[in-house]
Amino acid sequence: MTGINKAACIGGGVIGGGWIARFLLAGIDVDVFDPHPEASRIVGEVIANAEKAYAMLTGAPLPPRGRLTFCETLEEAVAGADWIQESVPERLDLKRGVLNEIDAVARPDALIGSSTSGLLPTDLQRDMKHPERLFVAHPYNPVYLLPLVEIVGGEKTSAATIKAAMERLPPIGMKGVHIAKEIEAFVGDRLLEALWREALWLIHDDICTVETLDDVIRYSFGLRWAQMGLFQTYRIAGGEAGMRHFLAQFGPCLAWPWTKLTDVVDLDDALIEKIGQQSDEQAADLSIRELERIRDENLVGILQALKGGDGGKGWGAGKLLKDFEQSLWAQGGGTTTSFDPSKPLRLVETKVSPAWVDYNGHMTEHRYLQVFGDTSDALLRLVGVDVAYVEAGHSYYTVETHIRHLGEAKLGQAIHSTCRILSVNDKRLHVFHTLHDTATGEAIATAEHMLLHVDSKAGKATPAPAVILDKVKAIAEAHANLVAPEGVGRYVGQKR
Ligand SMILES: NC(=O)C1=CN([C@@H]2O[C@H](COP(=O)(O)OP(=O)(O)OC[C@H]3O[C@@H](n4cnc5c(N)ncnc54)[C@H](O)[C@@H]3O)[C@@H](O)[C@H]2O)C=CC1
Ligand SMILES: C[N+](C)(C)CC(=O)CC(=O)[O-]
Repeated sequence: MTGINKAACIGGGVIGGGWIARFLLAGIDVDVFDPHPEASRIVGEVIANAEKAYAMLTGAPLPPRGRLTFCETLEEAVAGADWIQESVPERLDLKRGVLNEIDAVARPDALIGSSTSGLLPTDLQRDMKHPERLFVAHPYNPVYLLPLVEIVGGEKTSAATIKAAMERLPPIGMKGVHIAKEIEAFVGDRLLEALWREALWLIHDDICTVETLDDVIRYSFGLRWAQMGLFQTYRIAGGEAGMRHFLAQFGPCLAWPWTKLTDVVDLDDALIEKIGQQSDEQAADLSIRELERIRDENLVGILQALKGGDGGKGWGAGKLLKDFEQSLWAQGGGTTTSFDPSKPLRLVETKVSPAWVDYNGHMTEHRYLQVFGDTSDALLRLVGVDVAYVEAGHSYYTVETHIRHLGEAKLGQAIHSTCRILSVNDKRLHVFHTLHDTATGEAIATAEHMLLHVDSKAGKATPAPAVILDKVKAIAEAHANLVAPEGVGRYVGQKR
């Protein structure tokens, strides 16, 4: 499904570990070579972070996790791999050596990506026997959550390699951007370096502390950048006349200039100590692992917000997430699972995401409806109401809902839902869902819904076809033998 059956990761540090997690969670087997004595622990911690983040990021059915193997040699790891990702330290001689080794043992049609942050692919591929399959695939940390990969070819990289690399990224939830000309540091790190240089001067010259500088970014343009980048943001800042007016008004300022960008700050011991101390104060007692957790939760929240952007169509990285989820549903969601008729159907497994928690410190009201809605969707897919069925013009719409809140769901808590079909006829489908704490099995909430089968083009109820109805009825008949769920038919204000 992803076009990658087996990936090899050479180097399993911060970035290699992120690639490994990205591949594994997309269902791809990964063979790793990293001589570091603690490589498997380090990679294991990155995978654990990634799994926590994905559990909060999406309710879509992820494929079964790929198989992870640590290999004794590079040759063993690379054997049979379709995509080989090099993520060793940023030194040209080291990378060249490793890439030449990969080149000697890789399958002839394998794609070889380098995670380099700034080295030229032409320099990396210089001594390779098959340089046409080498390209830069520059990701962003954490690779398992940030979707961008800059794809850069060298003088000897073939167009077919670039095309194949670009095509393999969306199925693993990533977005490739092809950088037209190779240049040191590509696009992203050029921009980051400009900001970084200026930031170091501001600290050096005591204009502000590292904390103030970070606040300036995260309370203002950092929020804008995540959703519209630079040019589209400035287009809006030009008012109704847009970009041309913006350039006319602020273009001349570039000559003043407001920057020390072309000077390189001397990172002497005093400056390193000053930044180190201010950074320690800023972090207070938070460890790197705690900061990673906070970062991941925030990124999940931002991605989810963007998924609802542009009136629910999704925007930027959120649109990418939405499309990725659609493909996951199409692959995994439509499969008919066998079910035990003596029990309610167990349909949605998830964890309480940071974006779901309110000021009371627990899952907020409308997220209950979201999970119950996902439960109805999972039931519908089980009986054949899948993406193709809906696109062909029919669906079920929910027309009535009653939710009861019986307990609390806290941040990160594992929860799952079960479904009972109470009754069904050719148009109506009456269901009762329960949300459980997965650790204890206790009910946290229940929801009773009435759904109608509709002709979505005509916008009115219509009988469901036998191909759907027969499946629903089979489940309903099995569920009729169960004891009626507690709370069925309740209404607000009813005496208990
Ligand atoms: N850290 C970051 O924010 C980013 C780094 N990158 C790039 O990713 C690459 C890796 O950087 P990091 O993961 O940060 O470094 P790192 O130091 O965390 O990891 C490098 C890993 O490579 C392993 N290694 C060293 N020699 C090796 C060899 N001969 N064969 C196999 N493994 C070997 C090391 O044991 C280590 O685990 C660099 O090219 C860097 O520029 C790209 C994007 C972001
Ligand atoms: C610092 N860095 C140059 C290694 C950063 C990157 O390459 C990308 C990122 O994740 O910021």
